[in-house]
Amino acid sequence: MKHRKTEIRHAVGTVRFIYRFGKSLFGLTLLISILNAVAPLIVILGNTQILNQILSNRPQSIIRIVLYFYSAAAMAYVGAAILQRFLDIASVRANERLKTAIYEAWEKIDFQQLETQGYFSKMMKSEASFRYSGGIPAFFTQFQNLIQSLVTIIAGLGLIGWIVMVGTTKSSRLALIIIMSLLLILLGEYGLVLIYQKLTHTNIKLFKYLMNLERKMNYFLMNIVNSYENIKAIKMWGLREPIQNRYRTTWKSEKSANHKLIINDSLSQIVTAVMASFATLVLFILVVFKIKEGLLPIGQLNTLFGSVVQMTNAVSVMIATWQQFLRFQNQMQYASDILPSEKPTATSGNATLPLQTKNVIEFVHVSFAYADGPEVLHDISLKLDLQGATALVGVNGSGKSTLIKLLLGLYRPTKGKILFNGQDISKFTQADYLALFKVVFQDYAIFDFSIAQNISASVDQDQGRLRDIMMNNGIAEWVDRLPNHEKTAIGTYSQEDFQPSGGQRQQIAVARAQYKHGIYQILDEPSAAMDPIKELRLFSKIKQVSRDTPSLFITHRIGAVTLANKIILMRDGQIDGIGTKSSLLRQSAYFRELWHSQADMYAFDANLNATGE
Ligand SMILES: Nc1ncnc2c1ncn2[C@@H]1O[C@H](COP(=O)(O)OP(=O)(O)OP(=O)(O)O)[C@@H](O)[C@H]1O
Repeated sequence: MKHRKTEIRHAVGTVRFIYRFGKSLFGLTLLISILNAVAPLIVILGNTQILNQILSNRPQSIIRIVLYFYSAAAMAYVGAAILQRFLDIASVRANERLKTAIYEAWEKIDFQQLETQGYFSKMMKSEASFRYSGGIPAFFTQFQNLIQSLVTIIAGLGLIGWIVMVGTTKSSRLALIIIMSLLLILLGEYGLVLIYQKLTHTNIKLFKYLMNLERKMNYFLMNIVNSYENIKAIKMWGLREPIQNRYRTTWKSEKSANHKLIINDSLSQIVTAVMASFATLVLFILVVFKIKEGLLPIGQLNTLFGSVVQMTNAVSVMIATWQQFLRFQNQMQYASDILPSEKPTATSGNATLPLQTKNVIEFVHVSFAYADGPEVLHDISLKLDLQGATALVGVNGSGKSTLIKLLLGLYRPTKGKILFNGQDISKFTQADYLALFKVVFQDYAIFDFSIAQNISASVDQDQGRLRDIMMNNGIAEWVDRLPNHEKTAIGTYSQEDFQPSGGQRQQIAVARAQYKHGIYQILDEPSAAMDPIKELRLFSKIKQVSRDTPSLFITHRIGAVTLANKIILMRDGQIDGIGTKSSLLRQSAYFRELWHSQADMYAFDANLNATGE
């Protein structure tokens, strides 16, 4: 019973969820279902009347009966068919709304939640579930089946109840037989319902399991089959076997779970058929007995059989649909999990940005840990005047990128606060605050847009600004040699389009940051993929640009810090020192170690040349 209550609660939840996307469709479905359910019962009643007239030798009233009953049924059928077309069109439209909402959910999610709360995996699940479930049209087919079956069962029960009850008051023997028959039906049906419930329960479990497998398969599809880059890597490294190995088990499990599901579905249908046959048999004996006693006209046998046939169908449709409905609910759970996701973001207020000629960002005792992870930044207090060029250095994993993500308001500090010109950054809207920064992340992304769109991050471009930036960054040199120049499409999904080299991609990412209007430029290892000439040109450019647009850059090329007015040295999630190159070389043994490690490499190279090795 508790189980059934949960099922009903979930079903109500699904109805409420779908209601958000197609309110008017529910009324329409209700109307169609009632018309469809009632029409065949009208025909049955009409047939019974005709039979009774024939059997009692009164053929003259047959035409009148045909006229009344059949035209009423025809009107119901035609009405339902017309409304059905509207429902079909409207449910496809509602489905588009839901699909768009699922695809656009990522726009509303906070960066921190996206990265740390399994949100991506939920999005993948919801996308897979949406496709697997058949969406809103499938929901309304199921909903219609359920309502139609329910109305048929109620109306059928009414008719059967009437046939069963006729004459009960006239004979106590008959009343007793009826009570006994009903008890027998109840008892038999109860046993069958128990078996049926067990099957349903197993099916739901199987279905959840299948959903998980489906998600894995979806990941496979998105990351391997749909990614040209990955397919290239798989071929290059001969990774076919480990990949197939990994997914073969999933394929096999999916196949066997699907088999079990089909067998269980068939067993459920058999149980339903036995339920219906058993009830029909008992009722048939009862009605024949009544006809023999002269309590019912013989034509009522037609009503009994007609109603029972309709009801049997309705019960089996209802039971099968209920299972589908629960599965649908299960699938939509993922979508409904990600859709109402407008939770507060790291910078969620609406205060006006207190912009000044010289801006300052201050970290006040800031610590940070990724979700369920250890603390990676410890009690950082740092005043960052947004002026000139600042370098952020430290070994891998010392917390440089994390510090930048906090500075940008993409993550909330676990302790402490970050101030922009004295105001807590959580008071600003994320969009306003982020608009201040021109950022190149380490894992910059290049999309399958044109080069111009990749740089401007927009459909349209300011052509003058775009050309200047391409010239200043050495992009024009190779773009002008392409047949469509900056309009050339970049191929991330299609190998027919242009494939930029690693260094060219990084140039585009840097140009994207420069194209954006903002007050502070942040570059996380902007030259990692560039050749020495491009790298030198980039760092001189950063120095030059920093006069107007101050910059913060992370680099492992320790020589590049000579360009910076200020160097921030990070070590194990803490600030180890702040100063100029010469002050840090004097004060920090750790900085000296970093500096000399790279200088020694050049010396090593010089030694090799000298010895001719
Ligand atoms: N999304 C994440 N979830 C959990 N831990 C993370 C995440 N990103 C980084 N870390 C951890 O935080 C610590 C600092 O990483 P961070 O990327 O800030 O270092 P970094 O100094 O920028 O390193 P690198 O020079 O290699 O880019 C590392 O221990 C890293 O494993």
